[in-house]
Amino acid sequence: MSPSKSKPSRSKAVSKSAATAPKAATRPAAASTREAKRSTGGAPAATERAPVLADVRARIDGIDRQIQALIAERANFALQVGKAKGPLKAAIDYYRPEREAQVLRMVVDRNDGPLSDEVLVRLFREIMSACLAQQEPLKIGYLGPEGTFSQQAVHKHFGHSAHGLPLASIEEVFQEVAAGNADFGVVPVENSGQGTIQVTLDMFLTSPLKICGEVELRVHQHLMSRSGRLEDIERVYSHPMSLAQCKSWLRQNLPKAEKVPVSSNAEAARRARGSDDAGAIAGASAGHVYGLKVVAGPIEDRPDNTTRFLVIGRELLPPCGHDRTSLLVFISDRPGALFDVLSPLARHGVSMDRIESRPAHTGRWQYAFFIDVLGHVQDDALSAALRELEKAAVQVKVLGSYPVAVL
Ligand SMILES: O=C(O)C(=O)C[C@]1(C(=O)O)C=C[C@@H](O)C=C1
Repeated sequence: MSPSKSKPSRSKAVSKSAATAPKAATRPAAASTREAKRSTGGAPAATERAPVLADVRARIDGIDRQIQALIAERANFALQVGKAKGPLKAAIDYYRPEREAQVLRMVVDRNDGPLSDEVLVRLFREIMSACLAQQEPLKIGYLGPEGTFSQQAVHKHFGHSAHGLPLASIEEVFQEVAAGNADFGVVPVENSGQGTIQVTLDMFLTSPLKICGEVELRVHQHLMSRSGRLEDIERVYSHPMSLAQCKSWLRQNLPKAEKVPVSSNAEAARRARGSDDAGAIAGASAGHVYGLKVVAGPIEDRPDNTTRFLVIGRELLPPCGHDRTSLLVFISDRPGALFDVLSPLARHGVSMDRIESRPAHTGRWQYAFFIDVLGHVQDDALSAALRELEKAAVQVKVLGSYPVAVL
């Protein structure tokens, strides 16, 4: 769904510390071990390796001191930014998702390895999360209990310094955010193999909430149980979507086991904890929470299995420069109505990357269209297209303009 990431103009500049690091610190450990082996006729000489190790560790200690000092300096600046924003009250007043997306894009653009973009984005996300939590941690509602993929999505998007609120259903996540008991909510909206999570889309038909972000999560399923033995399992609990994601694996490996759909993967893990002949399909983190052993995993049929989540909040966001907008468009029941709604987008060069219809709940055979386009409602092209689109539709709701997921 999201456009493929491109890094055309990667700067090749070498950072100051890397450029000035002495040979001992930059030389790969494997290379020095190989040399040691050669000079001793095969076996690495213990006496030659020890000083190199100590030397490299001393360099690492020095770098850690610098990193720590810089993180503290950054945290102080983040506090100053907080003061510059004026006398604000709650964590949500300090949170700037559009700025966070810009920071993470710069991290990706600067990255020349050896760590992957994913790893660096995770580290910087945690730094920003901790900087923001100095004021007060954000409260994020998600489909619980603890250990769900939704909780992983919360951590991926808000970092571990945010405070997660496990809730019983997607509807409850919407309610708690609308009531102000959670600052934001994280809800699943589609899976790469299984398609749309319809309850989430349907909530937007009546909810006043806005979309403030998206999170893409690679979903790895594991079969887990109390004993960790495949032969003990006669029953497998999981969310219906996870059972569907592992259908072929289950057919091949547990054809006779009963498949029991439950409300969430974490709930499946909680149930499997109760008996020796039960297993759960869930993420590994649910297994940790409920003390299960991994029987097999990853077991999803498609290796690129990814779920997209939406971040829901109460306000529209300003642009970050790399945004997506979600629209809900109600059209009349007449020939050509959908064409009339889509053609302004094409005329103004707005790129549409998703369209999905749902019964509008306003009358029989009336449909609402969920349309995702690239750009922000404040962009010239999109705002011009929207003005024309509004004339062609019965009603248009801007669900949100929000940063495209960085990774
Ligand atoms: O730049 C800001 O507005 C900040 O508050 C700083 C900072 C950061 O750590 O970079 C912290 C929290 C915001 O959500 C965005 C960015």
